[in-house]
This record gives sequence, C-alpha cells and structure tokens, in this order.
Amino acid sequence: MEREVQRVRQAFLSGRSRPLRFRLQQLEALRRMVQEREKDILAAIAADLCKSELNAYSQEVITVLGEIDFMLENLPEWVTAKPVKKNLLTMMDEAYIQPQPLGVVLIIGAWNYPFVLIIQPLIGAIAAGNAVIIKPSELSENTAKIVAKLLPQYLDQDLYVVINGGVEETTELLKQRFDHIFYTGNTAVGKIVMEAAAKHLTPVTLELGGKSPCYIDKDCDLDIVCRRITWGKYMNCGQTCIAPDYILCEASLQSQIVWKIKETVKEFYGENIKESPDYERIINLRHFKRILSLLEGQKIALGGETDEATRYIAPTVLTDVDPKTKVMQEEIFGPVLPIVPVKNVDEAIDFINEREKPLALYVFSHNHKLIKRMIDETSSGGVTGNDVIMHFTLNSFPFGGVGSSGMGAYHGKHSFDTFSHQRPCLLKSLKREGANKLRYPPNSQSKVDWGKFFLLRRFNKEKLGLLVFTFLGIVAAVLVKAGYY
Ligand SMILES: NC(=O)c1ccc[n+]([C@@H]2O[C@H](COP(=O)([O-])OP(=O)(O)OC[C@H]3O[C@@H](n4cnc5c(N)ncnc54)[C@H](O)[C@@H]3O)[C@@H](O)[C@H]2O)c1
Ligand SMILES: CC(C)=CCC/C(C)=C/CC/C(C)=C/C=O
Repeated sequence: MEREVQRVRQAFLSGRSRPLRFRLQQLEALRRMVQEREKDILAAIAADLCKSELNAYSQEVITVLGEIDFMLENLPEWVTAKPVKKNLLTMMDEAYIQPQPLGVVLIIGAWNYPFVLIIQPLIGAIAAGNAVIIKPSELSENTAKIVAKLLPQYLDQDLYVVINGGVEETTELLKQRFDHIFYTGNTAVGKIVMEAAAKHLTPVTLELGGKSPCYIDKDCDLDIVCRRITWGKYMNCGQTCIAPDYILCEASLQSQIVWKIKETVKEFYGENIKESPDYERIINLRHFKRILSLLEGQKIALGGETDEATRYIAPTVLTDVDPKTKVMQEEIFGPVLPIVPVKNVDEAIDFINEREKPLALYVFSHNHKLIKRMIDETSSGGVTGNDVIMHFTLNSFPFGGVGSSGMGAYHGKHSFDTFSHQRPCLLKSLKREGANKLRYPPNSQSKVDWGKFFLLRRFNKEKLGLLVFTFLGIVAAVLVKAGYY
C-alpha cells in the first residue's frame, strides 16, 4: 500500500498533472470512457443494486457527463490567477491568487450510488490538477471492479489509481499520508477517517448522512407533494443520502398522505411492485435485517411486505410514530417513511433543531414566508422547498453536509475549490527601498503614524488611491533619504 501511494506521489511530483491542457485531456478521456463503456458500467451498477439500466443512466451517468462538460467549459477560467485588491503598501506590486493542486488525494466511495459517488469527486480532483487514489465501496463490488478495470485504460495509470478492498485495506490506506481525503459514507466511519487524517494533519471532506426531515404544511397541494415525496423516498429503494427520511405534519393530514402515497406508488411501480424495473432491492442481508428491525412495534399504514430471498421491502409508510422509537433514532436508508405528527410549524422547527443537523431539509407549502422561516430557523446541508432531492442536481450549489451530516462540499466550481489550494502570491520589486524603510527598525512614532496611514486609510476610488499613494510614497522616500526619520 505504501509503495502504491509513493508511486502516485512520484507521478504527482513529476508535475504532469498540472498543465491545463493535460487536465482537459484527462477529463475528455474520462468522458470517452463513460460513453464508450456505458453498457459495462450500467451492467455493473444494475448487478450491484438490481437497478434498471435506464435508472442507472439517469441517476448516475447523466450527472457524471454533465459535471465533465461543466468542468471542460469553465476550467480555463478557474485555473487562471485572479488579481486581488491591494493596499497602499502593495499598490505598485503584483498581487494575485493562484489556485494550485493539493497533491495526492484519496477518494473513498459508498455503495448506494457506486459510480457517481467516486467519479464526480474524481472529476473535481483531476480538474484541480491532483493525483488521485480511489477506493470504491466493497459492497458494490461489480462497480468497484469495472472502475478498476476501465480507468487505467483511459487515464494516466500512475496519476489515477483504483485500490479495491474492504475495511482492512481501507484501514491500511488511511495510515498513509495524503494531501486531502474525500470520504462518502456513514458518520461512524467518517469519524475514523477524520481521526486517521488528523495524524498527518490532512484536510478532509466528509460527505455523510443523517435523518433528512420533510415538513408538510396544511396549506399545500397534497397530490403534488405526495408524488414528489414518493419519487424521492423510494428511488433506489430509499438508499439515498438525501432521501426524505421522515415526515412532520399535523396529525389530521396523515390519512390523506398515506392514501395519496399509496396511489402514487401504484402509478409509479404498478400493481405488482416486485415486477417493476423501477423498484430496486436492499444492498445486502445485513441492511435488510436492520431495516426490518425498524418496523417493530410500528403502525404500518402502507406496505410492510418483505422477501428475504430477494431483499425486497415494499414502499412502506408508518403513521403516528413516536419520536423515541428506533426508527426515529437512526438514518433509515431504506423504503420506510415514518410520519411524526406535530401541532404546527413551531413544533416542527423545534423538533428539527433538537436533533443532529441533517444533510437535507424539505418543506412543502404554498406559503413562501413559512418556507423562508423554516430555512432561517433551522440548519441542514441543503434545502429544497416544495420538492425533494433536486438541489443535488444544480452544480452551482455546494453539495455537502453540516455538523454531523458532514463537512466541506463539492460539485462544479466547489469541487475545483475543494481540491485546490488558493495560494496568495505577492510579487514585489527590489526597487523603492526608500518607502520600505518605514517598516524597518528602529521604529518611531512617526513611522507608526505613516504605517497607520498606509495600512488603515481607505479610498473609495482605486485610481485616486494610486495617485495619492504615489505622491505620498515619493514624499516619504525623499524624507527618509534626507534623514528626517
Ligand atoms: N453525503 C453524501 O453524499 C452521501 C452519499 C452516499 C451515502 N452517504 C451516507 O453514507 C451512508 C451509507 O454508506 P455506508 O457507510 O453504508 O457505505 P459503505 O459501507 O460503502 O462505506 C463507505 C466507505 O467506507 C469504507 N469503510 C467502511 N468501514 C470502514 C472502516 N472501519 N474503516 C475505514 N473505512 C471503512 C468502505 O470501504 C467504503 O468505501 C449513509 O449514512 C448515507 O447517508 C452520504
Ligand atoms: C434528478 C435525478 C434523475 C437524479 C438524481 C440522482 C440522485 C438522487 C443522486 C444522488 C447522489 C447522491 C449524492 C446520493 C447520496 O446518497
């Protein structure tokens, strides 16, 4: 493992990942890989998650292709050094911020969207000029294998390396020194990753999970609300980090919500859900049993049917759920939707704020002010009003959590920034030493006064500032040279 990381570091130190042209070439090669090997990639995702190729394409491949195109279009501008505002002391100098690659990045992926969750951060890391080691989830083994097979056929083999394995391999990998670790997965392992990173003072991005609440105000169109929630909750069989985890609403709305979700489930997946190509399965038996255990003692208003042999759990809704029960203590990550009755929006806000900060928050209402209030008075990684999931699709948004749902963010320019160091560069001339004498010892009251003037004085118009500065610089230089200081 150590030798593998060393090999990638040597490749980074060769400097070849840095030129813009190289980054663009690698991103284009990655796009070619996705396009030319689409069938293999979709088959692998399908095998891992019992997902139709159409769904795998729309949920994972479209996002990847969109992200690559966005990078290719904008990268030339992002890599360019950006001049910054100057003060009077640096007015004659060159001052700019130069984004630079961090070095060797480790990307650890999760199994639930096994392709996009490793390839989207990879796109950002390549765009920013880094070398990358990718550790796909061992639970989605088909996707892990195909990615390990295809990447070296299209990308630089020493700069971008896939290492497959489970806990043992990841633990070994985490002992190595990286310049950034980007981890997607559960919060408990997030802590392990952060602890390992701390040993080398390696910065981390943690894309974690949590219980994302969904508040339904009585002033709304319940048909549309339930259609959107049904889509976002049961997509990928509920195994989506930003799926609505539970509903908060007035008790009287519950029966209508159950009825409308039932109708929508029928419309989306047909009478026989098991036969639907659009309804997935639980990833493994451990998660299947974990989800079943969440149903114990609950009022099942819809669904509840299961089949262990195929790890099938029907779209399920629970009503009158007690917040103290197990289903409300952990992220569900399955097709089970509890409804917790609250009296009003105040109680909903308190309910959310008494718990860990979620990855996403959803609010449904015709009342725009109520939605704004919910946003102002709570915290979450992201928010969508009157829909679910959709903030994920906008790559101008930073995608990430807050508090226990994660730290750092990515997508689009945010990915580029996450994998870059914003390096401040100040280039001075070796001339104009006279003015510089003001800051050299021995100090004096008048030097301090000049220093205050140069550093604290603000001018609205930059040009006026430059003129005044030039004049004062000349005066100061003359006075210093003449021995007045
Ligand atoms: N924020 C996001 O973008 C996002 C996306 C997907 C999933 N998630 C969250 O991830 C969770 C589901 O994923 P998961 O954690 O079950 O995925 P997982 O089991 O695939 O684990 C994630 C990664 O951690 C590694 N890992 C597991 N145990 C480890 C250990 N002890 N030490 C070191 N590495 C270890 C695995 O090898 C894997 O690569 C949910 O909480 C979900 O909300 C978040
Ligand atoms: C809008 C469409 C068709 C798809 C969105 C795909 C989606 C839900 C991706 C989720 C990726 C992600 C961050 C998953 C977390 O578990």
